[in-house]
Amino acid sequence: MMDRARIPVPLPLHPAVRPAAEGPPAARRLGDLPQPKGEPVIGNMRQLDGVRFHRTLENWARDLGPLYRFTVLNRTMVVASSRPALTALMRERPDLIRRGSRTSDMMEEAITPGVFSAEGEDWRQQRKLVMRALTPEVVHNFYPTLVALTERLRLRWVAAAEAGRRIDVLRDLKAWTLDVTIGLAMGHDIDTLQNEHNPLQRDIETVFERIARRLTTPVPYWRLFRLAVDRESDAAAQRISDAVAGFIASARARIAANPALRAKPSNMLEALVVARDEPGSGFSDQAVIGNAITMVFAGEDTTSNTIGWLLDFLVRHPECSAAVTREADAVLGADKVLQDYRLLDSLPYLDAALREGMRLKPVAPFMILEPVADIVIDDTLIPAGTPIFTLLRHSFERDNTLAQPELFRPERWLEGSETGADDPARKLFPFGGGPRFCPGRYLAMAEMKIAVSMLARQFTPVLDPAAPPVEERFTFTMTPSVLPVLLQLRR
Ligand code: HEM
Repeated sequence: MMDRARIPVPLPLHPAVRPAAEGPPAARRLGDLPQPKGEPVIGNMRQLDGVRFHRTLENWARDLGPLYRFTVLNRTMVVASSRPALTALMRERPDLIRRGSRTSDMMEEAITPGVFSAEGEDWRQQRKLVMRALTPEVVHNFYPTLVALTERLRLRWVAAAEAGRRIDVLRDLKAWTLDVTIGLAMGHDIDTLQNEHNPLQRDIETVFERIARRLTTPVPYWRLFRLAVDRESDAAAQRISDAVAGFIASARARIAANPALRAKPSNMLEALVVARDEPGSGFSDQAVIGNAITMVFAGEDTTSNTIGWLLDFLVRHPECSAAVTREADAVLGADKVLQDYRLLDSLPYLDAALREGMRLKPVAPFMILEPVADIVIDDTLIPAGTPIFTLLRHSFERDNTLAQPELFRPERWLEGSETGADDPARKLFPFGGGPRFCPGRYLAMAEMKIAVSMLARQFTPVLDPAAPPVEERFTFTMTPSVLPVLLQLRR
């Protein structure tokens, strides 16, 4: 029999991304790339307004094409948006390409390091640990808790609707995703849904806000001196770390009291602790703390804002909202919350609506990557260390095979509706791509489906006519400025 490992893998003739050391010299250099007009020394800095940062990069891409540069204080950054280049850049991690070092440094300066900011061999190890904690099996074991937390959200909304109180849907979704993530990640119910002043939630928000602000601050002053806000964020991060260390101690105590949990951990922290305690695992408690915190940061706003954006579409497209409701009624039957996780796969319309919502309003419209060595993108030499902004959303706008791509039409993702559903040009990147693809995708989809099907089963979401226009705000994720959604109880 032939040794499969020896079969040569054919390389594409013109790879979109390659190490500069392999192949002919690049035809163009960084300085040859088009650039938006800027000012002396500060370059394009003043054009890059914080919350509209992503929009500015996308608008420039429409004028300047799929590869351009901009400068801030004499530092050159590259912006890429061709789909082949983005796919290749994401695929070449972690050896040739890494996460933007500025993003990683800021995460590590603000919270205990975890898989999101790790690189190279360290990342490979941590990724294995995290994957063990986010398997469908761990999520299934956690499902009864997810049902209970969703029931709590339902009861809160029913009570508010019956009392004629206005429901702050986005706030509640955020609190609910935080409760879910802490429940799954740490095995604790902190109930931020009912308790609006939970100190742990306040601390998480403080640190989150600091990271988002630092990301769009051109000069990293906090490395030289700490302002009061930075000291506050440091203290909050320390309290979060201490709380997580306490959660780890109780996870260990639970496992010691019930060794069956080793084979069937009931939450992520137990799975992490079991993996860490295996002989020769090479993981420290610090890695468990860092990754438990990373899950909370990576899983909260991403999921709640994605649901928020979908609701914004549904209230503007009542026919789509009605289709989500019909499906939820049929699948949930007499239940108000989906009780059986196996039925999560029986909601094709909701699945398509989520996909369509994430195509138009992804919470990560771009990602910052960085070459570890000199690379060539298409025919341009990009020196090692140059930040590359990959425009994930715009890449789809630039190159897709959809009819009327500007419209919200979930039907386009249903089998047999538009031709070529498996066409690679229809592949979206809401969860990133390549080996660093979001490991929380399965959990996130489960959360979004259980929440939206519960909402549709019991409420009709309607557009709030008094709400101001919704704007995209880039904080760490892309957030709607308001959510103009009113929930009316179905009778
Ligand atoms: C709708 C919800 C979510 C969206 C849209 C989302 C999106 C993303 C994206 C775009 C990335 C970067 C991927 C890349 O570098 O290629 C990412 C990474 C990550 N996500 Fe998610 N995410 C969501 C929910 C979650 C949840 C619920 C968790 C866990 C509880 C999670 C955990 C992570 C982690 C740990 C990483 C870092 C992976 C690594 O660097 O290897 N995410 N996510």
